Amino acid sequence: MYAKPSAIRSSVPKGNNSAASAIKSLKAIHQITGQYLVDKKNVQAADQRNTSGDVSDRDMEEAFSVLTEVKQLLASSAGYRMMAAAVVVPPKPIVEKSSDGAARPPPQEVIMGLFAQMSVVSAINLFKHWGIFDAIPIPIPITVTNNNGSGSEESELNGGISFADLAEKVNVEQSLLIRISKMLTSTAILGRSQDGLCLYHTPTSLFLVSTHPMSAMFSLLHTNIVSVSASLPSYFDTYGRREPVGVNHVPLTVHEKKPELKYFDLVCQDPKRMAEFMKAMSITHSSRVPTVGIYDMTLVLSEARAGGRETVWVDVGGGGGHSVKLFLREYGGHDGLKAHQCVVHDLDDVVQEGARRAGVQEEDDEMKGVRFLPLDFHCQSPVKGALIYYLRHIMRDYSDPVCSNILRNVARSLSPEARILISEQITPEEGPPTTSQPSSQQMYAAFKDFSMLSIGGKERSLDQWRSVAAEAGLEISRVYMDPKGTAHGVVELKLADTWSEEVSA
Ligand SMILES: C[S@@+](CC[C@H](N)C(=O)[O-])C[C@H]1O[C@@H](n2cnc3c(N)ncnc32)[C@H](O)[C@@H]1O
Repeated sequence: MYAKPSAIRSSVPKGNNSAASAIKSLKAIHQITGQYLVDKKNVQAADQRNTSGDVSDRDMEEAFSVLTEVKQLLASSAGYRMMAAAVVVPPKPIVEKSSDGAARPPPQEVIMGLFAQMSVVSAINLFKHWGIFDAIPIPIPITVTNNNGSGSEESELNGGISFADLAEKVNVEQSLLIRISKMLTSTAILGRSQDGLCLYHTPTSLFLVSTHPMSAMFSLLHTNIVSVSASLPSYFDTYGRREPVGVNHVPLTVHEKKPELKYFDLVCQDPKRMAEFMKAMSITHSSRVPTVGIYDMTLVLSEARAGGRETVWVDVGGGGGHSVKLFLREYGGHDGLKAHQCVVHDLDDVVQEGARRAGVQEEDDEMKGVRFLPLDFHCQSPVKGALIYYLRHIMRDYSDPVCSNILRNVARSLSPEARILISEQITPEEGPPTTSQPSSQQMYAAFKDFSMLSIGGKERSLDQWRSVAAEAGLEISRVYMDPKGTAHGVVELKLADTWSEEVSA
């Protein structure tokens, strides 16, 4: 049974600062109107009125009058916009049974669906370009204390903006804005009010606001995958139907008409692009792609405690020092790894920026003492004498011969007890092809590999790791998989018995 609208009317708050209570009233009214519609349908279908929970026409009239009252109240406190948010229900695909009895959409749906997904990506890209995600007000969490003082409740004002205001704010024709927004409201990436007049953020779209690192990651992937995709056929027509092997003349640099440049040189040339790249990288340290908690740090910690080595941990291509920071946080402290025992190597511009940020932004001093040193790993070797040479998300940017060359350069700094750690995806060997449901895990692994193709890189299976290591005079000593079951792992390498400076030359 639902509360009577008259009872709800008496609980509608009168003050401007009671938006959350008013929202509660509005929710209750929505339940009544929802039930009313169900009842009406039942009546039309089988004349089954007067079942329990029915809402009478009079109740309904009163509900609408309360609704108007609450809406007026909320409009005056800007809270109305929250409750006007629509609940978007994504369309259900038409489903057929395949020969093995499993449910799957018909082929034409599968193919059309791919373009529908692609159109979502295009719409997001355009909205990012127009600054739409930044222009939609962000929901503000508010805490409401109960009247009886028994506690408090978190509620949210959904922000939101009318299409008319938004069109003016971002200088886009309103009808065009509405058309494109449908790609995102129909997929629940943005929310739309029931009256269709307003646009709202959802938890997903908040990740696309320009200050969020995911927004930078979106742009990076859009450039590297979507922009390049149209020129892939001509790339392979020109360069041959084989994997790119060099550091330059990769699909992205060819697409951008700077084939002689390496991908990272292209990024470094443009400070805005560089900043966005660094921001995007900060999000690659996540539960899906963990950094700490995989490698057994026992030996590292005992070396750090013993204090005999000037350098224990070297992060090769360590960017702004994100990984070192995480390791110091997890394994640092009095008895653990010290900042001054760590080195971050990267390109000159990057380490300068990393060092500046470590100096300027680390209020808790956790990175103070970390040495940021320039290195070009294609032609130089890192500092000598460390126990660990850590390469996270480096190898995947390059072809097999380039990887082996980088590893060989690192190996030249290795003592027999030292180890190289490659922290990357260890692509699971593909299982038997499925005739029914596609495997999302295999699809994700394939997507990551495909996305690296544009810059001439690739993801690797354990066999492929073994082979690039062997080419560099190294061998796998241990493999650590993420205990949480992701495809991310750490491949530990040591000098092979056969390794010698001559072999590595
Ligand atoms: C994909 S990012 C990985 C960054 C970091 N290891 C992480 O996991 O977040 C690749 C890094 O390699 C660096 N890099 C690219 N070319 C390099 C080179 N020739 N020598 C040293 N570092 C390089 C880039 O600047 C960037 O920081």
